[in-house]
Amino acid sequence: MSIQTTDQGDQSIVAAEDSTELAVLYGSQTGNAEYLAHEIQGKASAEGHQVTVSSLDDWLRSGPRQLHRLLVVTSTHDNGHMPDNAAEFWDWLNLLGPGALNGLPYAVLSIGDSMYEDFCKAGHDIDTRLEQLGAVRVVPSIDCDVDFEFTAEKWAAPAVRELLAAAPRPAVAPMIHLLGSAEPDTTARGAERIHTARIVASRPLSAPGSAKQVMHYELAFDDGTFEYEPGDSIAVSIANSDTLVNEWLAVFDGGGLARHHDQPLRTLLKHEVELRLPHPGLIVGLARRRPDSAAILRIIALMQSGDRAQLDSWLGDRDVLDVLTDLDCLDLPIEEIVPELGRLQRRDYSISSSPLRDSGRVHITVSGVEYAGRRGTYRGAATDFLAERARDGRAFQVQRVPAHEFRLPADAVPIIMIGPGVGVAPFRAFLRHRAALGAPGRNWLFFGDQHRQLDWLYEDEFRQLTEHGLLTRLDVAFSRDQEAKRYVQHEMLANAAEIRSWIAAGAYVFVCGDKAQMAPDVDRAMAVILAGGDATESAGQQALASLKNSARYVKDVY
Ligand SMILES: Cc1cc2nc3c(=O)[nH]c(=O)nc-3n(C[C@H](O)[C@H](O)[C@H](O)COP(=O)(O)O)c2cc1C
Repeated sequence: MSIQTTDQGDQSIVAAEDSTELAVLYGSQTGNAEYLAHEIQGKASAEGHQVTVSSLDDWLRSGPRQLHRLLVVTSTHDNGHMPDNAAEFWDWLNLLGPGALNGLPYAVLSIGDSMYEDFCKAGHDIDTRLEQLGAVRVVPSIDCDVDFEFTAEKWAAPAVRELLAAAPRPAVAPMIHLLGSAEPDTTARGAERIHTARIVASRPLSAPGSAKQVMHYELAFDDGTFEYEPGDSIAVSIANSDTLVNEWLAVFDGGGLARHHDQPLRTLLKHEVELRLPHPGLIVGLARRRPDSAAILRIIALMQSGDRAQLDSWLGDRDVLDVLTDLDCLDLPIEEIVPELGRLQRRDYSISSSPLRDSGRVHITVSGVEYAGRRGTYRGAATDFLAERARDGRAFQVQRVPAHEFRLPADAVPIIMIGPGVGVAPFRAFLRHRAALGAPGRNWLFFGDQHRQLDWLYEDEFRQLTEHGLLTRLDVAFSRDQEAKRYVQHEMLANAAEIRSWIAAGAYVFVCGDKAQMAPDVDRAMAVILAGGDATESAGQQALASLKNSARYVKDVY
């Protein structure tokens, strides 16, 4: 997709009729900012205002729109970067010329985690850029930490009041033309090209009996080469399974003939909306349609309590259809439900191959999602999609997702890689690449999973690399093979002195995999290791921060 902006100042073309008083646009990776945005919109709408809500990128992609007043709610991810659904909006802001948003009243609510050096950076960047473009900040922007609920709520009511009281940006706007196919998934991320891929080889990596179903897939490309570097990911445009789409059509349109706007409902359900994972915005949307429903209000109260764990436990084994069923919303017309559904997102996978070693093919390492749901066994949309494409060989669209800092350093520099589970994927790429280059740098891999016999992904390959001397050290931790749980951080701590000596020799440290538990545990272990025997914990934190600031402690966690 290319973005073309024509700012014509006061002579701008007037965009289509748009009665929106306030646009609440969010950037959100895991749903927190999205939830807050829906909350803010819900409250303002209840007071009778015309308020729209969408992700920053969806707003941008939705074609020419005017912005009269803007409230941005965004999180920060990937160590200071925009959430995925704000990245194109950010690119667009940077394309605009000076004064392009003159007079636009705006406010920015940032959420983040003060444990990160780049606390709330995405929000700060957007705030600064909006100001540079001539937009007018109506209230001071706010940064909210992990306990964002209360602070955000206190800030939001007056912010919305001030925004609505401000003179709207006149009904002229820089026109935005998004050029590209109407297909839902063909929109490019940045300037990356869309490729057509097929799965040409696949094999299970976890053994029968494992709690996980990890697959190795190899992709070939119909349209020439797919250029990438180790550390990059690949975004796969997925579709919902026919089985799931048929379940929806059985409920909302027996014959499958209904249309939503101009397209058949079947197409929309298949390609555009998330049907498996319910998102907080769905509940807020349903509450708007059914303000008196006790069942919905109970879940809203759960969301407002800020207890994400409780909300997750309610959502637990429910998919979107289960949520609609359990909240008595199956009688709502499908036209009212569709706008509340999340957009079916492309799925990003770390590439586990090397462009030097695996000519023309891209390997990915995918952990399948399968669980007992309310209507039988549920599989994640991407799990189903990839398994189906591996069977039928049909083509699908993919795009490169370039890494920011997650890149191999110079050939002679030692690297320490911490990648339990499928977090090992980019490290397989690193090692294959270094092997192909004959890079002299030392390599140390920490791998972990549940059981040695069932879950040691790519065991043969890593053993071979060790025998050939490319993998200088391989340390593994299998958590459930003994009484006391043992994880990668325990292996790291057991090798503290050696890790310190590698770092003193200039080693880069990479961490990939689970963000919820593994990454914080590894952070803590690393701080202890860096602190050394007698130094204080805060000295360790400082050493870790300085390693990170020099881009020598790099994470890709999800
Ligand atoms: C991988 C990852 C990287 C993050 N990086 C940052 C960061 O650099 N700065 C920050 O303030 N918060 C960071 N956070 C914290 C998130 O911004 C925070 O969890 C926020 O509540 C997520 O909101 P969301 O669900 O809307 O994406 C990071 C979180 C994750 C998981």
